Amino acid sequence: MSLDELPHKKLASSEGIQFARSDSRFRSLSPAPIPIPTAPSFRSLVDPVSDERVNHDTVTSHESEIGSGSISTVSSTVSSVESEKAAYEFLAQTPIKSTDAHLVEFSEAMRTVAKALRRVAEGKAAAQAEAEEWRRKYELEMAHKQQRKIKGYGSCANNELEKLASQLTLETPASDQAGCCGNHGICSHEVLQDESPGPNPRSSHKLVSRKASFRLSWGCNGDKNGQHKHDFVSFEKGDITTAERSNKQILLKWESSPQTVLFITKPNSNSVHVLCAEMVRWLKEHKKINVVVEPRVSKELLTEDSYYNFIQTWDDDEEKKMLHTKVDLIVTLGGDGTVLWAASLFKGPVPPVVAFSLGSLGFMTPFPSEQYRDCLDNVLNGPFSITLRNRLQCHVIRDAAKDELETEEPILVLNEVTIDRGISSYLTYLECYCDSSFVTCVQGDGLIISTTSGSTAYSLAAGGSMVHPQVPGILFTPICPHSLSFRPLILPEYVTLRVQVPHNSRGQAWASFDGKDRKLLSPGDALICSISPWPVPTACLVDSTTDFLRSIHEGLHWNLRKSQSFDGPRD
Ligand SMILES: NC(=O)c1ccc[n+]([C@@H]2O[C@H](COP(=O)([O-])OP(=O)(O)OC[C@H]3O[C@@H](n4cnc5c(N)ncnc54)[C@H](O)[C@@H]3O)[C@@H](O)[C@H]2O)c1
Ligand SMILES: Nc1ncnc2c1ncn2[C@@H]1O[C@H](COP(=O)(O)OP(=O)(O)OP(=O)(O)O)[C@@H](O)[C@H]1O
Repeated sequence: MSLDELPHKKLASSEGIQFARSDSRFRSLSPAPIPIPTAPSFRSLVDPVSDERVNHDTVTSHESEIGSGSISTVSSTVSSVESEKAAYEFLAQTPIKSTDAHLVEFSEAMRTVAKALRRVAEGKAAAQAEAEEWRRKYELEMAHKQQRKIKGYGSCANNELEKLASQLTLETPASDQAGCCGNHGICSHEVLQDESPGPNPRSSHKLVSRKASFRLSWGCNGDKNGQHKHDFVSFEKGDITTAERSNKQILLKWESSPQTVLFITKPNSNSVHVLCAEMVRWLKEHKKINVVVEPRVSKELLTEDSYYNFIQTWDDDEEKKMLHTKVDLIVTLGGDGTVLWAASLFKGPVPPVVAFSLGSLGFMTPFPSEQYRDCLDNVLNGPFSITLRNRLQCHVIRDAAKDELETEEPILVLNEVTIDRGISSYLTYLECYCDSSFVTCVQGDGLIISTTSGSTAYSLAAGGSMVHPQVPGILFTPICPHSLSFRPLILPEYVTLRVQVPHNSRGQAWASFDGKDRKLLSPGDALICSISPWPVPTACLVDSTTDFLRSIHEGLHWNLRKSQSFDGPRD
């Protein structure tokens, strides 16, 4: 039998090469005699015609063995050793080495091509997002210009422009808010009406339309003297000094009496329902306040007693959108989830929130429900401290969206937006940019982009720091990152963050907003977040800092430890 007729001779592919080699190693480790010598398979590795370097002696000895058909331990071992030697000699020769080298070169080239393709895809996504942001900036600028023009003609509103202004995220409202109510502080007419989103305020049969005005001023160390805010940085005489801190206590003082209170209550709770009915009655009888409740609560109260005929509610989304133009104060009865729910009803400005605690933790609910009369008295008379809680405005931009019109409505969150892997078993793979700078790639269970108010919620559970709610910042907290060095970050409040699911991500990701409204993010989709110009003003029981510290002590039992005993040495 000639070598070329042997069964393995056609194994000339790279797969064949690997198979033949491992076959040889396996054989050399085997203690038992091998009935059919495998050396011919090595022979088959090279072209029998062109290769001149084959060891013919070795091959001949195998040929004779096969020809005799005898299986002798000695002869097979000897021939095996010889054939193995031949094989190793053979392997050391250049054709195989060069085949290996070519394969390595080829796979490296493929990797380079894949990298280049990915960079192109990323570049395209980044350019799209950047173009999108510039367009927004341009439109915001135009909107402000138009608004200024319109105000000059004595009109306060313009539907389209207001809608635009409410959707744009990249800039905070103009700081020169000296207007109808004087030159200092912030006037509610401007915050709550002039820049309101949606259509013009219009009268509604269901809801009262007059709104109380108030003024915000910056207090000093809790001193309620109405001291005004000065420039944060002064350049006098060429020296840079920080003249005033930005996060002074903020006081709210009514300029006319509040008339309308909106109640937002936790559902499915009898104690909340009973308290709500009692508070509504008290406000009506003792304070002559108009009360607005959610449609569900309206039904419940009316079913119970026709006495509650005076309460108002809304019928449709259009009326709901106009709530901020009618409501002076929001009262929430429940836990933190109820405050989040109340905030989510307002896509633009939010009236001050007085949160009564009827939940288990109550980080944002400082008012004790048992003392509601005193608490409401104080708030309705004013002045009272508020915490201005920033919200994040989040836009989902789909890869398939051809232009801005196809992007989805922005979502405002008070706590955080979470991007996680949902039910996917793959690591989330997220590319993160801050303005136009690359931040990092998240590989892990996900990422939390949190406000400072949300710093004590999910972000805290994922290892983020607790931050006072009036610190102007955005928290960037990974969830179970698969990297030892991925520590949480806190970024300044003026940045815009973009989280992109890259095209080469193995799986999809899910975004959820204050723990609700999950949205699927497919490869190529992006989420853009920046601080919204519409914060949630929450009334403080004492002041912002005292309330925050009380919450971390009483709610989270922060750093609670038994004190060490000190009984002193014996005299
Ligand atoms: N592992 C976690 O800690 C985890 C997981 C998912 C969601 N959450 C949080 O739950 C929030 C939704 O709240 P919910 O009441 O609708 O859901 P829920 O009923 O599941 O309550 C979540 C818990 O988080 C607390 N909480 C909410 N906001 C807080 C805040 N700003 N500071 C401190 N604690 C806060 C609530 O008091 C409640 O005890 C999400 O925004 C998210 O922050 C936390
Ligand atoms: N007015 C509302 N309508 C619909 N859902 C609401 C409303 N208020 C609260 N919720 C939801 O009810 C759930 C529970 O509310 P909340 O967190 O206030 O109560 P809790 O769980 O008793 O308080 P805590 O979280 O402090 O224990 C939350 O998921 C919240 O989103």
